[in-house]
Amino acid sequence: MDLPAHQRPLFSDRVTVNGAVTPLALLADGRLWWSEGIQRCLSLEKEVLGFVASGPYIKLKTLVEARDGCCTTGAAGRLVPNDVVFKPSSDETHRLWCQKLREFIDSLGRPKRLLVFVNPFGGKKSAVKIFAEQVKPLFEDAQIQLTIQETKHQLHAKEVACSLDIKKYDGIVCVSGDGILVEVVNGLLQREDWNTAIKMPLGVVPAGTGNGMAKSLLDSVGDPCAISNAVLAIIRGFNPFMPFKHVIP
Ligand SMILES: Nc1ncnc2c1ncn2[C@@H]1O[C@H](COP(=O)(O)OP(=O)(O)OP(=O)(O)O)[C@@H](O)[C@H]1O
Repeated sequence: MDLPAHQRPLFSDRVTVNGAVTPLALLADGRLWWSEGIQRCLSLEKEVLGFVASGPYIKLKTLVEARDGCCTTGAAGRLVPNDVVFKPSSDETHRLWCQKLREFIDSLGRPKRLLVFVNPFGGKKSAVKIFAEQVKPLFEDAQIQLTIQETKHQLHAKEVACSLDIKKYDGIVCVSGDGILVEVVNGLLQREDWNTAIKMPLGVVPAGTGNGMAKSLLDSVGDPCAISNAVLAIIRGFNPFMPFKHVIP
C-alpha cells in the first residue's frame, strides 16, 4: 500500500544514537523517526531549532515539552532543551543529512535577522539576565542573527522604531513587558512609511511585570506563558498560527 505523500521518507540511513544502531528516517512532512528501544519522533518544524555538525556527529538542537509531571492535563507544557546527537553511517550520508536538514529548515521561512529590545528596568529588572541565559542561546541555536538594543531611557524603543532601517530586519522582538512593545508600535506608526513599517512581525518575550500581551498571545495557541514557549513561537514566526504575527492583526 502506498504511503500518503507527507509520510514518505525524503531520506533514511542507519545511524548510531546513544551507542545503538537504528534506522533514522526524515519524512516529507519534516518528522524524524528512529528507535531507542521505543519509537522516537521529532518534528523539525515544531521542535528543532537548528543543528550543528561536529566531526562525525550531528547534534539536533531541540525544544520539547517537559514531561516532569506524573499526570497529564492535556494542556501544552513548558519547553525544555533536549538535544539529540546521532552519527550517520558514512561521510557521504553525513553530508546528505546536513544538506537535507538545512534544506528543510530553510524551507520553513523562519526569520534570519531580528532586532531585539531588552529593557533592563522592566519587571523585576531581570530582562538582561533572562535574555543572556534563556533567550540568546535559543536564537543562536536557530542561527538567527541578532541586533541587540538595551533601552537606555523611557521612549528609547519608540525613537529607535521611528528611525530604524526596516529592510535590515525580519522582525522586532521585545524582551520586556507590554510598555516597550507599545513604544515600538507607536514608533512604527509615527513613521512616514508607517503603512509598510507596521507590517513588520513583532514578538514579545515576557520579562516585565504584567506581561499581558505575551500571556494572551501564548494563551491563544494553548501555550503557557514561559520564556522558552515565547522564543520558539518567534523562531517559528512565519507560521500564521503562531503569536509572532498576531501582535498586529
Ligand atoms: N533604561 C531605562 N530606564 C528607565 N525606564 C526605562 C528604561 N528603558 C525602558 N524604560 C521604561 O520602562 C517602562 C516599563 O517597561 P516594560 O513594559 O518593559 O516593563 P513593565 O512595566 O514592568 O511590564 P508590564 O508593562 O508588562 O507591566 C517602559 O515604559 C519604558 O519606557
